[in-house]
Amino acid sequence: MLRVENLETYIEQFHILQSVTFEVIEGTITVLFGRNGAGKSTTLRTIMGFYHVSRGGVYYKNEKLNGLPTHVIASKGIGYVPEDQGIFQHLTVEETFALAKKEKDPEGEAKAEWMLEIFPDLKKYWHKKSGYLSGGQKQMLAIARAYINSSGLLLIDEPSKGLSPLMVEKLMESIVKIKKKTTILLVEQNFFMSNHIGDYYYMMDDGKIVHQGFMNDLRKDKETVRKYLGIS
Ligand SMILES: Nc1ncnc2c1ncn2[C@@H]1O[C@H](COP(=O)(O)OP(=O)(O)OP(=O)(O)O)[C@@H](O)[C@H]1O
Repeated sequence: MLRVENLETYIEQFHILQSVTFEVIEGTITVLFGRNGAGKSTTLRTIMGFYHVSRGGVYYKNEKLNGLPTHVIASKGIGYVPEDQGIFQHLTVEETFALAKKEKDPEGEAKAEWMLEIFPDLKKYWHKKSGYLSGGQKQMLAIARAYINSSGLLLIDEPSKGLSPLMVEKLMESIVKIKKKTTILLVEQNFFMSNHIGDYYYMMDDGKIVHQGFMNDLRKDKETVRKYLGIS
């Protein structure tokens, strides 16, 4: 569904992504692991067109995305949840949902309803301004907004960041439910909290993909986890 081929990205004079290649198969959750500064967020931001691609390509359903502006890339059906969630603090949950619904999407209402089933907290705080939600609730809102606005692929950048283990567990369970209706590329450095939800993984280190395979195999490969994520 999504193919990234030999991607090279510079930020100013710094060569950040170095020949990054991976794919995300339809109907799966693929997790991009790596420690701080490995290049995970830069990869998602490059896919979304925030950074210029110096070499290589990004293909979604076999259509080349690089070179297109971000709003056109998003309009292809790709939902993006940035690391800082990017929600509008002064809008209520209801207003955020309304903004996410595309006028011409006949499924918009059904998608919104489904998100409220998955994240009942959002229904509870329907009239609350997003800025007053807890960290976990903000993350739920960011995921719901991206899902409503998309139609096939969700890119989620480190949803576990700054949340309690209990909240992360709840979020990961929700992400598994969402997988029934969309393909997911998840960026994480928290192996313990995310390894049980992925089908495939790619490991990034210093701007390169250094390891890849089935998540089931990584769970048994303590040496790789220790080497690249610093835990055993
Ligand atoms: N705007 C920027 N200007 C200069 N360097 C940047 C910029 N954004 C990222 N970098 C550098 O690019 C590298 C990759 O950063 P990136 O944010 O993609 O890593 P990451 O794997 O997502 O890590 P984290 O989990 O800490 O966000 C880092 O060395 C970082 O310092």
